[in-house]
Amino acid sequence: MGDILEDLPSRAHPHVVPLRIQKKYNLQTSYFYLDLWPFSDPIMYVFDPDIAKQVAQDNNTPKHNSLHEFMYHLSGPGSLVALEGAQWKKWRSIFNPGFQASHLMTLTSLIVDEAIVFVEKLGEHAEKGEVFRLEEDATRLTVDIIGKVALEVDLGTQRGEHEMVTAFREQVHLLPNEGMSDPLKMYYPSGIYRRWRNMRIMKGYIGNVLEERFARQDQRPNSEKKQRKRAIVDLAIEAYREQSTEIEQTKASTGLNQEFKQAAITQMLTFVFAGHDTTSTTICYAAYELQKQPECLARLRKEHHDILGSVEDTPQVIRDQPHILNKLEYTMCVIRETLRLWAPASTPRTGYPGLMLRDPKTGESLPTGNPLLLWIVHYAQHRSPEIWGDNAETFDPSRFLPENAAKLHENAWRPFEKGPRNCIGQDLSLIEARVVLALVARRFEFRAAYDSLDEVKNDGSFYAKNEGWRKGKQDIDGEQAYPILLGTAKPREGMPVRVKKV
Ligand code: HEM
Repeated sequence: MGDILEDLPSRAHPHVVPLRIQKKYNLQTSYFYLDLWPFSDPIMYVFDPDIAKQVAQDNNTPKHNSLHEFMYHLSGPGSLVALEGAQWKKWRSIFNPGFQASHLMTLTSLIVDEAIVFVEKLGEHAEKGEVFRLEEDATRLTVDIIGKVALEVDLGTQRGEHEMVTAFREQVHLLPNEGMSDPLKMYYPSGIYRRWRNMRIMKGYIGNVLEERFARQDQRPNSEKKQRKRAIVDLAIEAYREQSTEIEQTKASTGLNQEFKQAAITQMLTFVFAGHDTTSTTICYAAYELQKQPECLARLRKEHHDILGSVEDTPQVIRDQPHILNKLEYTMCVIRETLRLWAPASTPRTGYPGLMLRDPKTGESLPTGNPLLLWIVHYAQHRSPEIWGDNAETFDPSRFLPENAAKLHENAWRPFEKGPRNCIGQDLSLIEARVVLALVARRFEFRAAYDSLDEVKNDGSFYAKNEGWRKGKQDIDGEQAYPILLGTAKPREGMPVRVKKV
């Protein structure tokens, strides 16, 4: 283990580890156990599609404790990501309607509006010829989109700062993102105070928005309610009312029901977290891979030209016919391939006594239990040569074209996880990614600028403030844009790039 860690940059995301262990010890299975006592629970790494199915689809095993603790600091207790049983079912069903693809399509023009601001900012960077961190701009874009579609608020972080978002982003950095290197981090008094203060700001802001929204919703005539675009929270309020008992309804008649309010604050903060950095990472890595593969970029541009028309008309075409996004077949392949190679999330589960998994090749029974980190590692599964062939590490969107996709194992590609606990926001992120690619790909050329990191060392970002992150080994097998652990898996140093107008 020591040799493997020594060979990796200190900030590398731990999900890069299992394939390296498999290779080093020439393991014949795509799962194995690792006991790191006393540093963590025993781990069972899973990157075999059949065993992943047993864990997430057939048995829907509980989430690992680390996730409860992590989400507690970002959203308070009861996050949809970490809830279990009846409580999870209740809140998932309340928020499901707002995340249906058919509903999200009605909100596409809001996404286009924010993507246009993103395009304008890229244009400004291009004019200045400067190096900038793409992840910073993409994060602000995706945060503003969540604000619009989930709460119908203009957070405006693409062009300024927002107190709630600043608090939120600092909160992510105050969590233990360094693995085992600083086990005392959570106990520093200054950190405890900052986390308490940030949580107060975050909950206070979302609580006020909900109160306002609830009051306004009641005052609107029914005809108006039907016509307007409805934020995800509006559909949740409606679903909650339909599910509530008469007693709860009476309690709620004098204002926003407190149970709903507290849970909705928690879920909204969950959506801000889960919804922004995974999607922004996907946008960054798509740009990164396309600059390395000119023939993929050319094919993508051609599809946009053929289906969406001119660059100038594209925003209005998407606003008028949001379903046109469903015709962008190759664009979807590019996004799928990006999510394959650069899966930003994964699934930390646990087992329970009596739950045995089964090796699909040998039929051997594999014990689980609790404590155990039963970890389906998407990054490892998505890069396994056994599943994806000898070119597993190559960016090749055509593997997802219908004629090729039919040959893929049905449980191999799982960036949003599968089964009942799959990602509620997957359709939203796929709409966002398609809109952004449609508006950006024909306008700009990106160039990764890892060799010019000095130019962004004073940009005020969290990355710039952490000089230690730039010390020591800075690549994995020559790859400079390797993923680091920062809430989820993010491109190192926020992916420094230059852009040029086409
Ligand atoms: C590229 C983008 C995204 C990726 C790769 C992704 C990935 C995932 C994964 C792997 C899970 C399962 C986690 C687990 O089992 O512990 C998950 C769950 C979840 N995601 Fe996403 N996600 C993305 C975007 C979003 C967006 C846009 C939202 C919301 C606005 C969102 C909200 C959630 C929530 C609430 C859950 C928990 C669902 C449940 O347990 O019922 N995600 N996501």
